[in-house]
Amino acid sequence: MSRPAPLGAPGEARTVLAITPFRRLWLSLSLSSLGDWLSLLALVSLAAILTEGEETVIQYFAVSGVVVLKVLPSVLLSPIAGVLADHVDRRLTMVVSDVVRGLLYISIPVVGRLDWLLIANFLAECVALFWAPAKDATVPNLVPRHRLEQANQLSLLTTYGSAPVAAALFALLASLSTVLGGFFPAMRTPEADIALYLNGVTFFIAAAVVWRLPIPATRAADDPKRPSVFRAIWEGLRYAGTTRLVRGLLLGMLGAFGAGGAVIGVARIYVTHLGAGNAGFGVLFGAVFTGMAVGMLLGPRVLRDFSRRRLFGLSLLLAGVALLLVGLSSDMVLSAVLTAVLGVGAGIAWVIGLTMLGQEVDDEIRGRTFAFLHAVARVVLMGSVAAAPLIAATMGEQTFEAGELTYRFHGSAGVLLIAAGLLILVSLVAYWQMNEGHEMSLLAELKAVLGGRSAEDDAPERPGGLFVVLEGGEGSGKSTQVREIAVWLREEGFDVLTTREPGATKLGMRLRTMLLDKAHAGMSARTEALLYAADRAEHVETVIRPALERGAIVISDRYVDSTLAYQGAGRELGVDEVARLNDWATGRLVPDLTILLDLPAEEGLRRHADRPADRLESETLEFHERVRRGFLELADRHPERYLVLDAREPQEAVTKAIRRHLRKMLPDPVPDDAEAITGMIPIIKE
Ligand SMILES: Nc1ncnc2c1ncn2[C@@H]1O[C@H](COP(=O)(O)OP(=O)(O)OP(=O)(O)O)[C@@H](O)[C@H]1O
Ligand SMILES: Cc1cn([C@H]2C[C@H](O)[C@@H](COP(=O)(O)O)O2)c(=O)[nH]c1=O
Repeated sequence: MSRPAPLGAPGEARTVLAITPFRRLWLSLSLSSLGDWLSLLALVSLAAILTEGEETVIQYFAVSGVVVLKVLPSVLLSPIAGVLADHVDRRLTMVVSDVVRGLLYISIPVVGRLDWLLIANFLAECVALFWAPAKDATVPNLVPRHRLEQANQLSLLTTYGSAPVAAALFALLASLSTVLGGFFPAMRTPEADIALYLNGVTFFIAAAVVWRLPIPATRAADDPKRPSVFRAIWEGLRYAGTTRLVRGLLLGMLGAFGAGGAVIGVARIYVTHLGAGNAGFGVLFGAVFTGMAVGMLLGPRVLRDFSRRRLFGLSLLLAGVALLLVGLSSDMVLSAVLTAVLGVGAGIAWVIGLTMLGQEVDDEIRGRTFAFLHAVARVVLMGSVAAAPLIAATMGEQTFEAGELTYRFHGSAGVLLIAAGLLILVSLVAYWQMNEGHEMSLLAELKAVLGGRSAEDDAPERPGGLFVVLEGGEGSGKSTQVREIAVWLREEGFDVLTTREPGATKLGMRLRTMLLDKAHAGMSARTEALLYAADRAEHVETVIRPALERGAIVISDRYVDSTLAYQGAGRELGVDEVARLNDWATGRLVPDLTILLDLPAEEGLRRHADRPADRLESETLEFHERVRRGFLELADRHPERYLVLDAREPQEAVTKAIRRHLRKMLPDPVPDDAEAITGMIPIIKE
């Protein structure tokens, strides 16, 4: 197979869209999103028409009311929807949801009454709650783990990118109905009606597309011992609350929603205060979505070697600071630019947050976790959309004078400042939650990422094969898992080569003896790094590359990341320097998948207590702990190729987790689309 494209590599969107099932899901998502935005605009327009002639504040509350009504169903139903996503056939859930939503939206102009408009809108949102977690939980089933971030980027791009398209379409419909109405009075149909019909049709098309998707059956549904619905919800909530990483992610994403809601609630009043009307409102609307699209596409690409955990908190901070400046600005152009920057920060955080959740949360409870996010996000959004105009109205307008200077402060700007303060606070807490114990300082990492080229840049394309590496500290179970996985893959009919470092070649055997012999206790750290690199150069040249070239699956017990952890972090030679040496030694051959078996150093050393320790094993516990942290940091920097497993789990459970993950990278089972997948991973089956 071709080596996984580094994030942001040219053509990456094409690559993930080459996976036919994902491409179809993406198409259906795009249509549904376009329909959602169209319906929002249509309903907001109707609300404005119905309150025409009333006071401005009442008009704004009517518009906020539509948004509140749209998010209200999630308060009660979202967690249940998530459990269904995990227990009921996801394809069926999505198809039924799309058809019902289509019918509901079409019924609004057919019935033509305000009360039905409100009821149908509410019911459509209830149904949408079942669709969203089913879709989110399906994406990781359709694309390999290392393509998940790209897939999420594309999904988010259409979710938010369809907003300006819907706005343009709505404006076009409005002009068309005015022109046609001039000639044929019977065609003076309000544009909102046409938009709602169109919306219904987009949902029907989306249902037809999803119906043909080869989505794997939901395993939990087959499990006779599956927990009750309420227990499952409780587990989802508990998981969200107890894992540091997930807690940080959810907190950050919800903080962004809260701030976003406040902005929606006061934006229209705010632009009036700046002297701009509907046009200014449109500019801010466009700026935030354009910024988000840029952030989602370019953020992870520009900083592709930067720790995702750090990037998440920092991009939220950027959004918070930009919002703070918007609140202080009294110039429309400056506000639009700052709003775009705000969008960039929010876009980066959102794509990283969704991707990390998809990677960190187990398939069985992924639906519940996403549903939890959707539920709380909607509640937070609803709360802040509703509260923001109230707070703004309470603050009123104040004028501050200092000598010649006059500063006019408006309640809407005050709300933006409060929202910015909260967002900055949330970003700092999320950063702290997700980044405890980093080996490398933030400044050093920024310098390395912005200043130098990454180890994976410009790597020559490697034809065929799949390169899998098992990494971890002493006694973590690497050799055991290499054996187990090789047996399974051979039984499946694959051409498999198992190998290890150091010592897989004739020359390497001698180097291994030199390296591990306790007689060489005083060996210099640089000599040690060079000897491991020499063993690796021989290994790659004579064993790994030839096997990959013939299309085999190569499973290696240790590779480059061992030297980065042992010599780079353990011996403190510096990860980047050791990486440069190994780039040269290997010709930049990077594994497709690195499985890190993570284990407390003490426990790993205890597992080997019955055999004499070699030179490296005899190192201090602090050394082995540095090695462990070094591995974890590497996994954090390269989430696209890492699978981190808890090696304290029973051996069979670890094997099962590896098999489950590898299964997704292999061609079977996607019968209809095998050619699309094998186009990416042409592993030769004998
Ligand atoms: N998940 C597990 N739980 C408990 N013991 C395990 C587990 N996996 C492997 N072991 C045992 O731990 C010991 C070390 O396993 P193994 O040799 O596979 O580790 P390793 O990572 O290759 O070690 P090293 O790199 O130090 O040679 C063996 O006795 C093995 O049976
Ligand atoms: C590849 C590699 C290995 N090491 C260390 C890690 C272990 O202590 C030994 C290898 O022995 P094992 O059979 O895997 O236990 O060498 C290292 O320090 N640097 C490396 O690059």
